[in-house]
Amino acid sequence: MAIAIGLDHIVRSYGPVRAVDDVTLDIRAGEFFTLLGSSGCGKSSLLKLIGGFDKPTAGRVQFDGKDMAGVPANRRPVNTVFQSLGLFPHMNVAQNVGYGLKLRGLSGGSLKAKVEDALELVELSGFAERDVNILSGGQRQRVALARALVMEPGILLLDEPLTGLDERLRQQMRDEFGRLHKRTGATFILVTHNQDEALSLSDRMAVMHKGRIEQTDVPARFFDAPANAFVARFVGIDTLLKPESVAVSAHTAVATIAGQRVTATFSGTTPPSDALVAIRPDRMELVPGGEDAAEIIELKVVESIYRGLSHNVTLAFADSQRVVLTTSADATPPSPGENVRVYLKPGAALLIDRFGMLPLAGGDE
Ligand SMILES: Nc1ncnc2c1ncn2[C@@H]1O[C@H](COP(=O)(O)OP(=O)(O)OP(=O)(O)O)[C@@H](O)[C@H]1O
Repeated sequence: MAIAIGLDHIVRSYGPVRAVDDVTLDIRAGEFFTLLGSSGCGKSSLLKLIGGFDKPTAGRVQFDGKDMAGVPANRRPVNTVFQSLGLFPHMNVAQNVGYGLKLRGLSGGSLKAKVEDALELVELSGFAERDVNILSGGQRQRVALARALVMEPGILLLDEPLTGLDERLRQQMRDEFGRLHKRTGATFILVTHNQDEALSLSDRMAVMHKGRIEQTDVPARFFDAPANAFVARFVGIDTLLKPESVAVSAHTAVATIAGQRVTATFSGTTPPSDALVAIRPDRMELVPGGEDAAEIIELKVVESIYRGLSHNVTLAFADSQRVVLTTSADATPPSPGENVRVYLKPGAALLIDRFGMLPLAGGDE
């Protein structure tokens, strides 16, 4: 697949703050790519550099192999939907959507037809004459999206476009983005702090932390092989255990945690030197006594919390390190103080670098 955008050692400093810190990344033509990270990690700063709303302190942004230094935002083949939508309050829906095309010199029937097509795409046909001030939050988001799509950009930049919407609308709009991406064939670049959004929409995604990209991959790889503890926690693998010792052979390691042996996989040729054992919550299950002892560990129940469709059961090793697993809401959860047996399915335990678990000075850990 052709490279739509190449980022080459990009730095953006604001005084002493390195908002973007040496980012190198290729975004492929036609893919849905997400920059995922918590507040302040630098994802919006990076998006602004791609859109041409800001200049890098160092490094190069390339579109289709061409250097974009000196090319202003309005001359780049991108359109952006910002968190603050910036709709014109004195214009109706059609005027808002058609504004950019009008600037390009379109008018009359051809302008009207394009605006109608864009409104149909976001399921707002019949809303052309409405006042934008009386629309719902979701409808306003759709107008902003139609305004960007009508320009038929090869690249669409979406900066937290679902922030501020209620849960139902978020889901509706999220699905809409997925459909629009397929229908338009454009390159979509989404900035979000919401991992569900990122996982459900992205062909590939990058997890950012303090201006740097910690991992770029297809969504499933973040669970099969998270780059480090920070990334694992960010995608929802909360069980990160400190082993007493690790014995390595080929691509498998046997970690000992509070005297119990856990077989863990690791990516790369050698395991990280300062490693933690991450345990995937979806690959653990409670088993009755008497089952085959391989890959079964014994833990003590700390608490069970009812979650509607499931119970979250917190279990502890003898050294107090904790594991959380989920059981069906239909089953009676084990009681606090009880000893239980947990089967670790293949690939449940991963040996990963402990980066992100250290208390970093001034960090957001
Ligand atoms: N114009 C600016 N002047 C000074 N510092 C800035 C400026 N813009 C961003 N920063 C700083 O750069 C860092 C990254 O900010 P950025 O807005 O890119 O983060 P973000 O991940 O998009 O966060 P959020 O999700 O909260 O928008 C932050 O520490 C922020 O305070």
